[in-house]
Amino acid sequence: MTEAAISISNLSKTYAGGKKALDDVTFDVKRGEIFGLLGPNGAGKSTLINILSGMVSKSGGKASIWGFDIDQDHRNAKASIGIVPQEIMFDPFFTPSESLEVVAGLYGIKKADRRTMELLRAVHLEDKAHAYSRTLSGGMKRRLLVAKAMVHSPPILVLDEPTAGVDIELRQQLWEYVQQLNNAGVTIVLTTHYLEEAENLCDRIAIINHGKLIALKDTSEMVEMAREKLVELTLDRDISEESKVVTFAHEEFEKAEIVGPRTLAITYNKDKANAGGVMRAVQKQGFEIVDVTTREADLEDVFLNLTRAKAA
Ligand SMILES: Nc1ncnc2c1ncn2[C@@H]1O[C@H](COP(=O)(O)OP(=O)(O)OP(=O)(O)O)[C@@H](O)[C@H]1O
Repeated sequence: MTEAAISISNLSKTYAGGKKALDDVTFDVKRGEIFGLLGPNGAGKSTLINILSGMVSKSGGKASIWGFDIDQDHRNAKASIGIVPQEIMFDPFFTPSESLEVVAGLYGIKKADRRTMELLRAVHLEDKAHAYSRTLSGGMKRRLLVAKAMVHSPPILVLDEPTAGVDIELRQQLWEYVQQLNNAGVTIVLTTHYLEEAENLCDRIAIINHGKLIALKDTSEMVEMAREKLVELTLDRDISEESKVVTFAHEEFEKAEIVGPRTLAITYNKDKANAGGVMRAVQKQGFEIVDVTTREADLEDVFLNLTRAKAA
């Protein structure tokens, strides 16, 4: 199948108060992939997901889910996606088993075709099947939300910040289940603040900031962008203002910054330079180096660089 799982083109949203939450966003999510949607708070991630789920109306552009246009073929589009919302909303008087049965009823799934216990088992809530929802822990409630989103067996599962407030062990279990679903062919879209999670789980990562798509790459390429290395040198005497520009400009350096009276932070590309070369270049200017620290850039640096660069 060549058609995208989700296709978004020129999608825009301006809220009633005039806030532009999405600004001409275009991208596809491929069938079968795990796609990460990353961005700082208020970037527009939830708005995008809420448009797909039909909870927010778009101001412009188009979106289709599993080939179904969200305006023209709303029912099929909705049936093709399961959404785990960011906020936990529950009827406290239903048990997990009843909650899933109610959702199955809403989707018109016949009793014989329902998978209530199978889903509860998958999210490790089998033993809580008949407990009141209000007695579940935060992590359990979140896992129940995942089960609810999968009741109608959609080909796409969207998780909006699914691990916020979930402890490490439960997070691990949740990801194992998500991975199992993906292995079984379910396309996964997730938003997360945990870059490490995105790095480990996602095939591709999109970064949005201020409502605009600023990067979309294979995860490995995104990580490749973290080729920068940082070396911080403490020198034997104060560095004058003028020497910042004149003395430390060097073709091998991406950036040289004075971060303290005697401390110089130099960023370089691992493909073009090494720490030894950086230190020699500084020593050539007549400084003694009294201390050195180095640090590898990671996905977080890439993310910060991208979001900072476009923030201006
Ligand atoms: N109903 C609304 N009315 C007006 N403005 C809104 C509404 N919902 C969201 N916004 C604004 O739109 C922008 C995008 O919000 P959105 O919730 O989509 O971001 P987000 O990336 O999901 O952030 P977070 O990670 O904090 O959930 C923000 O500036 C937000 O304040």
